[in-house]
Amino acid sequence: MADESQKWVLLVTARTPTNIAVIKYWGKRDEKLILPVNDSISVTLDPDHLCTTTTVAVSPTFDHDRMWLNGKEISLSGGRFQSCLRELRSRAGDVEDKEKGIKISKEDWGKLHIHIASYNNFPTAAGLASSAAGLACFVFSLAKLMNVNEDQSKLSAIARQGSGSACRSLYGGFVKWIMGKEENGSDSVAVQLADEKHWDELVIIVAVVSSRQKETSSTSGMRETVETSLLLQHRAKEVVPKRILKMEEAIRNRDFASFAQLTCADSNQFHAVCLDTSPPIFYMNDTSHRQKITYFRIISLVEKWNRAEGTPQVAYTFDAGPNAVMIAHNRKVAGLLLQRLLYHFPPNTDADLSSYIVGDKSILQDAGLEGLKDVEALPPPPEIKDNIPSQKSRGDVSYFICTRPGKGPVYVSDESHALLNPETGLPK
Ligand SMILES: Nc1ncnc2c1ncn2[C@@H]1O[C@H](COP(=O)(O)OP(=O)(O)OP(=O)(O)O)[C@@H](O)[C@H]1O
Ligand SMILES: C[C@@](O)(CCOP(=O)(O)OP(=O)(O)O)CC(=O)O
Repeated sequence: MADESQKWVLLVTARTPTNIAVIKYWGKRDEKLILPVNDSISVTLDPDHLCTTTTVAVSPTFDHDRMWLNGKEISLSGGRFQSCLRELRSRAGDVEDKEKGIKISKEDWGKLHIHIASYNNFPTAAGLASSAAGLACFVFSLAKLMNVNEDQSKLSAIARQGSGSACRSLYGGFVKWIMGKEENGSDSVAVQLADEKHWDELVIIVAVVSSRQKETSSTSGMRETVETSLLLQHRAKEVVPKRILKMEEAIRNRDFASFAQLTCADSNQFHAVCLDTSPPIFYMNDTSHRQKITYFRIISLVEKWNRAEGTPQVAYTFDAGPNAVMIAHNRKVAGLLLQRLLYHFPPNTDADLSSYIVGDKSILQDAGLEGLKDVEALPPPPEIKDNIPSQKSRGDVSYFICTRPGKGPVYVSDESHALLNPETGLPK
């Protein structure tokens, strides 16, 4: 038993955003170190709408490492959590809090145990990159607790070993994960291309089609693709390197037409590579027939509109699931997009609009949509007028999240937001 002076609990809480890739990571050249076959680029989403909050604690009274995810205890024995913990412990520094009478020396971290509680404010393992925000927050908060004296890019290389896409969540704005060349992965890190203020007129709308956990994980899906797809080799060698350069230029110049063209093309090629896998991975197989139709309808809605306007208004991108992420050029376009989405995918008649559109609801007002009556009165979008009026897919989208490019991880200093009790180190 620890004596009274040994009963302290030291806490750190952090909040980390999720990210959506506009040039996709799909395929590893090293499974254990999580080294990719190509560079990727992502946009960080505003943590006010989609984020992970994690509290980590250390105390001499803890007798083993423990973790709770969304209120349920989970095992930390998995190789990925263990890789991150090992990397962090080996870099831990001295910690002193004179006020609380806490003194931890570097060497103590090998013996001390930690508690971790994490909460995602969006569906976990449903294609909304919970592993990205989750593992980034895991590393970011523990690095602070353990006084790991490394820059953000070194931390990204640790988060990468938890989940590849997590390394990109260490920064806000527009982020590139450089694949690197070294066998030990030391140069496979994330870097910020531009912060969230660089291109702040963009509006991001996520159609949450399924919050059900998917059956084929990204990890096993991409392993099968690497083993069997020739198209992936062509993509990694010939297509992505050129696309990365063009995407960096589009972001630098805020060139929406190029940005949208590259984003849509890369999402479609990622799904083509999945289909080129043996046996084919068709992410929409995991979902109902109606959800498959939603995937095609969203692509067709955006493609038709972009074509009718003569220049892209909106980009779409899909990860390993049916949820659509749409990026609109600006607020005006986002309002018009929302009108189109609500025309094609109206909520169930008993739903209320404020829980159907979440996040930045002000886009609804911009679109002149105050209530369900306005939604029902929406005319068909002009680009489909001459065609056969398409059927409405009522209830096929669970809800929409309106958001924007956002900032990187932050520490939360207000202890009332901690997920662990400061006295016991157990979940509140
Ligand atoms: N807050 C968190 N803290 C730590 N680990 C988390 C957290 N949230 C999710 N994870 C881990 O990530 C896993 C889910 O990852 P998975 O790749 O299956 O789904 P996803 O990230 O939501 O979707 P995708 O990567 O396809 O967009 C969880 O089972 C858990 O191990
Ligand atoms: C389709 C993707 O979202 C794949 C993400 O894969 P993960 O990062 O979840 O995979 P692991 O590294 O095995 O954990 C594309 C992307 O985010 O770049």
